[in-house]
Amino acid sequence: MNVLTQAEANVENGPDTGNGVIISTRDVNVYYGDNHALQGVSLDINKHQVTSLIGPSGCGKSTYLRCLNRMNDTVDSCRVTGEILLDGVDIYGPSVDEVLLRARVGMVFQKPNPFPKSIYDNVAYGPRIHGLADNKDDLDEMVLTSLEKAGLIKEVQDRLHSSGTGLSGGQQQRLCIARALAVRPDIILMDEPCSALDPIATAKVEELIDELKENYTIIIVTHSMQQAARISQRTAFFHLGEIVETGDTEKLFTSPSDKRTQGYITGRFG
Ligand SMILES: Nc1ncnc2c1ncn2[C@@H]1O[C@H](COP(=O)(O)OP(=O)(O)OP(=O)(O)O)[C@@H](O)[C@H]1O
Repeated sequence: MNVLTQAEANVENGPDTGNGVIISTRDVNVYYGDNHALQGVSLDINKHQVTSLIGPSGCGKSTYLRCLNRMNDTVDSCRVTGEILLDGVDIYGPSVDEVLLRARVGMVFQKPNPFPKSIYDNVAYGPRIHGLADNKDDLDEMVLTSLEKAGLIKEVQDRLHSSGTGLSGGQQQRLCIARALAVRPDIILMDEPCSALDPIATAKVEELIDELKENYTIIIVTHSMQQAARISQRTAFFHLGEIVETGDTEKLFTSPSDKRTQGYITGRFG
């Protein structure tokens, strides 16, 4: 099944609830002009787990994340080589529609970025542009379900038609998560989603991530090793554009195999 028909199937059936590898990347290289930012990265991402990407600033974590839904295509100087398979289909293949790919592989950014629209319209945006709702009742249901899944419904049910930008930072970030969920993704990419949030809002987003992994695959870039340890089952440590070590999160933090990982997690560099 190709990426498009799988995305269509998900619209009908919801995300796959099986286990195993959902994304397989092999020998991925990314260049921004002459800057060889990612060098021969190979990594498998397991379904319905949280995978953390950690490493010092500039090591390529966000670059890797942005390869997974072809966000790097929007950067003129950027060139990607290697193989990135989503359920066995090359996402850089000629038949892949990037818009459908980005619905299936949603993204949440560092800074909450709701549209300057109502809470309702923020969440309804994706279903509207993808033509997912048959009528107004359908759309209402999608909006409410997504807000519920994002743990926001109780806080906003009385003000669905107020502006999304009027919410607190943590609420805005959960609104952005609801917006991503509304187009029924399988995978959610999160690029430091808590770095602009206070500890209470961070705890809520972390709880949410833990719940979401039942139905979604989550890949998160984080600078917080405590956060990686709290929420992820697998962790990949990046350094100078390469993956140094990947493994079970607990093992990676308690007995890393590589001395560079050891140095980073004990705060000796980074
Ligand atoms: N849009 C871009 N144009 C040119 N170079 C870029 C671009 N984005 C990233 N780079 C370069 O690619 C390399 C990796 O950057 P990237 O943002 O992926 O690292 P990171 O590990 O996510 O860093 P941080 O933790 O600071 O966010 C860096 O040398 C960076 O300058």
